[in-house]
Amino acid sequence: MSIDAAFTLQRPDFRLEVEFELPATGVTALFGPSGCGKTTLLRAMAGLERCSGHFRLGEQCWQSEQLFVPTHKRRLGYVFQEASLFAHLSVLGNLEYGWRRLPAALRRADKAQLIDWLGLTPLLHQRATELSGGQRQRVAIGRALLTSPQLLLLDEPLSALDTGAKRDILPLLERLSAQAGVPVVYVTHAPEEVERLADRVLLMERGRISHNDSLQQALARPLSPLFRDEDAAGVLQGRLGEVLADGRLPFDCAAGRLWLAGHDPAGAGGARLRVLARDVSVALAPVPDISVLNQLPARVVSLTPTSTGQVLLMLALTGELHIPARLSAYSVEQLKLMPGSPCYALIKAAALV
Ligand SMILES: Nc1ncnc2c1ncn2[C@@H]1O[C@H](COP(=O)(O)OP(=O)(O)OP(=O)(O)O)[C@@H](O)[C@H]1O
Repeated sequence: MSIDAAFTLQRPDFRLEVEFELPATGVTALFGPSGCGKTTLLRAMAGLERCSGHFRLGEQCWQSEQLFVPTHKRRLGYVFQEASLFAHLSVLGNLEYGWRRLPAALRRADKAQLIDWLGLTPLLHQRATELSGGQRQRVAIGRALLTSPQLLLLDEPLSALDTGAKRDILPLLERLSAQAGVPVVYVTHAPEEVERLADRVLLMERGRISHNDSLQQALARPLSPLFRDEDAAGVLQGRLGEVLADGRLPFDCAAGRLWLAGHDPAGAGGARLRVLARDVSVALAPVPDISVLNQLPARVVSLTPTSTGQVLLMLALTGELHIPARLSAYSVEQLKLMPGSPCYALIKAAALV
């Protein structure tokens, strides 16, 4: 099943013109600079913005040349930057708002389990006006999920929250798509949220989609707009094992086993690991007697000179799995590295996302 969309909208100073297809599973991040049209595109998907074009979700058609299904008839959940809850209702009243209007046959969500998962049980009888920003956002997410949507649209749900509230909600967002069993489109301009949550990335620029990538493909672009602090990063998805007596923690991914040290993990299970270009060195053969724990066979994919006189290498660990390495031009010359060169990636440090 897939999401198939094409929208055109002309405003006095802005034109949205997009066409894309996405798998109707997992989390797609809609990423781009302020004003590029992310919210407008999300609103178009919801039917809140009247564009020309089409929008199909699997077998269902919500918009075509002949048809426009109004927002209230689309089975979707929409969570805004700031949760707009009904002030006169309690938390429970807000949660049940959409639920009550849904025919019983269409109610798929387990209300009690969802309320428990979102940590809302102690707040159920509180008024919406008495909640913190993070609590309000959890109610908004719960309210959206209780309508048993077929598509969840989230517009920068963390942007108005402080660091503590973000930390509480991120683990919930990580499991949101699986929990709801529906695709999620997530607007953000925070690279760290993309790295942590996204399976796919739609990169937007000036009203258009410049790339429709898997997370790995988006991070394999040497000049990816996802790179912050001017350093490139790769994300490895895998599973954490149990910490060993010597303090090492195994992380298994498609490229093999990595060892982490000094981590205090939340527990064994699925995890993502962030590897910064500056923490990766390159050797032509495995290096014995070295403190670096991780040496993985790799192949040079591309070499891009940077403004600081260094070279940014993209290294393929497997077909799709890339990590960046930042080397001096001198080292690249000495090792005679070029696209296709086999090598070893020496990973000095990696952090759990
Ligand atoms: N209701 C509106 N009427 C006219 N122009 C609008 C309207 N809403 C947004 N715009 C303009 O359309 C363009 C795209 O806006 P949009 O809010 O979709 O961008 P965005 O990528 O979501 O930005 P941000 O990250 O800052 O939220 C901008 O130039 C904006 O000023």
